[in-house]
Amino acid sequence: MAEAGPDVKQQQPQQAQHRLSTAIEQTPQSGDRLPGVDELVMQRYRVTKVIGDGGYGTVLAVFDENTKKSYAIKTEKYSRSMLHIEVHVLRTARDRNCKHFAELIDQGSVRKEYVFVVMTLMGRDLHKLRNDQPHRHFSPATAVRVAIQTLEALQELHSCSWISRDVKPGNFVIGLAENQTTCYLIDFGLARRYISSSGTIYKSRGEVGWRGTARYGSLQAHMRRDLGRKDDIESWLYMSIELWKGALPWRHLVERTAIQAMKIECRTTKRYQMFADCPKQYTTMLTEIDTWGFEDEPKYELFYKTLSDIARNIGIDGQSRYIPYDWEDEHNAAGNNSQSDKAQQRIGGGSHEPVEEHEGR
Ligand SMILES: Nc1ncnc2c1ncn2[C@@H]1O[C@H](COP(=O)(O)OP(=O)(O)OP(=O)(O)O)[C@@H](O)[C@H]1O
Repeated sequence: MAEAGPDVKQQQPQQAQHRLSTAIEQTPQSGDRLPGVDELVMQRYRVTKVIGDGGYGTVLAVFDENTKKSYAIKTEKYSRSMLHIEVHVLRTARDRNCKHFAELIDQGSVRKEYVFVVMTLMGRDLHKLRNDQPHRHFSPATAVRVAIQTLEALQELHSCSWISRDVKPGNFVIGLAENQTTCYLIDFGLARRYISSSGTIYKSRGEVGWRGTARYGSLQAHMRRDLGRKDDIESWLYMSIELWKGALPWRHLVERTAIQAMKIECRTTKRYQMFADCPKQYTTMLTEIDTWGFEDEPKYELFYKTLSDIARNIGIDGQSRYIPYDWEDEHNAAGNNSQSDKAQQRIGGGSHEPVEEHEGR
């Protein structure tokens, strides 16, 4: 962790003093590892579910026996952890009153074994929610509002001096209960500052290697070049098109070079295929993004206007009747994959699409 030393250090918990780090500090094991579930049960937090089990770490839903509140705990092995970035981003987002981020509750590390962050427990991610839909895409009314909210989340991240470099549906989650119509940006494992503390935008470092997830990567990412705010927005557009129509033309491709070639074709000969079944404004947004340079500030306001035009065209702007999001009225339990699993079974035990994993740590 950037601000936690090799031993456990509490970082000014925002709520009650948590005893998790004290509890796990006493564990006798040593070496780079993830904590056992029962270690987290020891004192205050009872693990209720393993939400995510990725290559670098684990996300757990826990119940705080003292406050009777649920939280998410993300843990990563010490040596490969990027959770210090997560802490920086969440702290800055909190200071700036950003609305599309989880609240940072607690964080720390245990010797050189593992690090952890305690944060707001959220609901399912947009990838799972899309897979739950009968045709694996959102209704226009949901897709356009999700596009607006996810763009707001990225604008907020950029206003905090960070870029994501891994914009994809799996990195946006919805809230629980009364927050289930708000989208939150999670996972800052590949995030990077694009601006110095004195306000100078860093120059492109040229070729730096692959960062991100192939399906949503920008053309710059495919060229293994340094990424800026525009690349987050290009990835956002690919994601928004997929959420609207259910698929991107390169969904079955695995090889990064083949995906790159298809993304280039989709700007020329296959442009019609790319933008069929989604609003014509999406093609103009891609044209606009392609004019931006590495250091340029994205034209967020122009895109909000474009998205509100789309919303008006489909009759959800200035509406007198509230249209629910596609997932509203469903049982929205945190980490509840049952709907998603059912949808996967319905289409034959899997999505038939390559699993999307990010790279570039
Ligand atoms: N605060 C949270 N509340 C509920 N679920 C969460 C929360 N944070 C993460 N998750 C879930 O855990 C999964 C993994 O989280 P995250 O993307 O942050 O970790 P990761 O190890 O970087 O995963 P990946 O390698 O798949 O990107 C997410 O898809 C999300 O469903």
